Amino acid sequence: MVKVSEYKTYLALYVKSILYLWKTSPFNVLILIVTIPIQALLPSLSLYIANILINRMNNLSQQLLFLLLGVWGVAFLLNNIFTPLTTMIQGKLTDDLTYTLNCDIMKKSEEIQTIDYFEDNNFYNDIQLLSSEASWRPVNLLVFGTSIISNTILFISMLVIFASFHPVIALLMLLVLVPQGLISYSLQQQAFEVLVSNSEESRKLEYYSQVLLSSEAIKDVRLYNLYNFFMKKYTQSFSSIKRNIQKTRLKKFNSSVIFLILTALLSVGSFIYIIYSIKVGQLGIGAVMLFSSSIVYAINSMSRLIEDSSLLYDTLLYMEKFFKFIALPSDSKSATVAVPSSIEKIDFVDVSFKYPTNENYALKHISFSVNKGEKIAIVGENGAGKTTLIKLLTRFYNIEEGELLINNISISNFDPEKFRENVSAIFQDFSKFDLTLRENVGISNIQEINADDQILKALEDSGFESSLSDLNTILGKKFDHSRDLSGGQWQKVALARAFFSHSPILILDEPTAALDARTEYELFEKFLKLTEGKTVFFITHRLSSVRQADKILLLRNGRIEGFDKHDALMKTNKYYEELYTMQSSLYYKELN
Ligand SMILES: Nc1ncnc2c1ncn2[C@@H]1O[C@H](COP(=O)(O)OP(=O)(O)OP(=O)(O)O)[C@@H](O)[C@H]1O
Repeated sequence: MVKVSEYKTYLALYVKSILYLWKTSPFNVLILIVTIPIQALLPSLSLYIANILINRMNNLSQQLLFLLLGVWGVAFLLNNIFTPLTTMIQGKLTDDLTYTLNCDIMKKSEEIQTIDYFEDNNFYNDIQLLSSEASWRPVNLLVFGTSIISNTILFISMLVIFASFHPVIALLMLLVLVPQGLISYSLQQQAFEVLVSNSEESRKLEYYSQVLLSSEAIKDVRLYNLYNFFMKKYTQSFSSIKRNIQKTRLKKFNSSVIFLILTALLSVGSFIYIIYSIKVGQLGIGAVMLFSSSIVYAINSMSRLIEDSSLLYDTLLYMEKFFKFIALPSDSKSATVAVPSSIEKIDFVDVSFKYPTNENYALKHISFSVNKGEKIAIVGENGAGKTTLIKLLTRFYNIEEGELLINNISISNFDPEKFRENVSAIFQDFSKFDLTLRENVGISNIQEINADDQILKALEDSGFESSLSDLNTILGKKFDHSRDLSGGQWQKVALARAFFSHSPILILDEPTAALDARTEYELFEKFLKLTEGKTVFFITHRLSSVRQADKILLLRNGRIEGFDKHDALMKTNKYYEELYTMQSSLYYKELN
């Protein structure tokens, strides 16, 4: 059962949501605030007038008759006008609200500069839920939110009419509503919890259907004949979700039946009382019409109120997640120091790091220094911590143990966004945007995205060779007339991004893996020449390429195993020598 404190919480959430709505579009909200109560009171006004007309038809003065008919006509007209008017205003408000809500979600995700939140399972579930439902939740907030207000007013006005027959009738109606409302709320809460606890299952469901329908996995699905395999998984997930939801649906149905029987008994009892009162002359004949109409209004508004408030419950839980997300602290606020205009020195001082989702340390006691303009190769076996090191340098994670100093100032003092203006990184899984060739290169220096000459030069430097010479061509497979590239061509586009960037620190995290050894060697040679004066970090598994670096940072199981020039490491570092010798026979084969 839902506790009183929870009702308070949701009432507070409702008010907070209405205020958010007000902020979105005050004028439209104002129109609703005025029209909704008036519209909700119109039925009782019409019924009241009809009651007088029936009871006093023969002894009403001409003047009063016309006045009553006039008021009834105006009420009728207003009711007809208000319905399309509120629908239109709700539509406008929904558009504005959807836009503001989506913008706020995107803005907040931009403000969270580190990416560790995105690797937290709960956070990921929440943000998936928020963004996937942001297009239709606002409609519910409005439709159910306004419906609750108008049905509450309508129901209260009907209670007043009942009370005019006998206060006990009004009281009994209330006694039917309140327990039913409470039961309905708590069932809807269970249904929502089923949905949320299913969200992992729902994501699996979506994933299985995506695998079968998207182009990424199609080759493997065909090759290994995986249709039935994924279909089975899909059906299992679907059945598990359906079972859970069905249970709560059944409970809800059962409680609705009890509610309807109670209401029917109450209505018949009240009607008997009214007929008796008319017979003994206590009530006029109009009471039959007044009661029979108002009972229909009351039942309708009562069930709408219950139904819509329980549906609003879902939306309020959504809004709760939304407000929590919006309230997350933004990293940029912690920035206190301006980023230096020239980055002269980068120092890792006894840095240890583990991912929030992994209890093992990915990096342990890392200490090394790099001066401006140095070219540093980072090498090591799979899982040694190379990419993690780069993720710390790009401030995707906050460093809790040890320090990363930039010109002797801790990196945590800088606004991550401002600091990243100094860094251009091409990761192994660099983004292949379904944008034009120009944009795919130009995004690394967005201010000069239209400098076609420089973009063409960057493409030439990266060795991009293709029949594709038009920078306006959209890459990928998503859009009409777009063209997809080979793996190697995509890597060269990514490299062109690095060439085009003006950042003083460049990072290449194995973007050359799809290139053959000779091309990679030549490319690095060219890259190092063209980036003179810039500080460069490059990760590669091909040790032949690293001979060109000023220094090699050798990592093993998250620790530094060596940091020196190639020749020195060959002489003094057994592990490096082993790795190099093991690979060199393969390189010579590939290079010659
Ligand atoms: N997002 C993550 N969450 C949890 N653990 C991670 C994450 N990324 C990497 N790790 C773990 O951290 C360790 C170092 O990974 P990292 O990606 O830095 O290695 P790497 O040297 O770049 O490997 P590779 O050569 O395969 O790219 C690994 O044990 C890996 O499992």
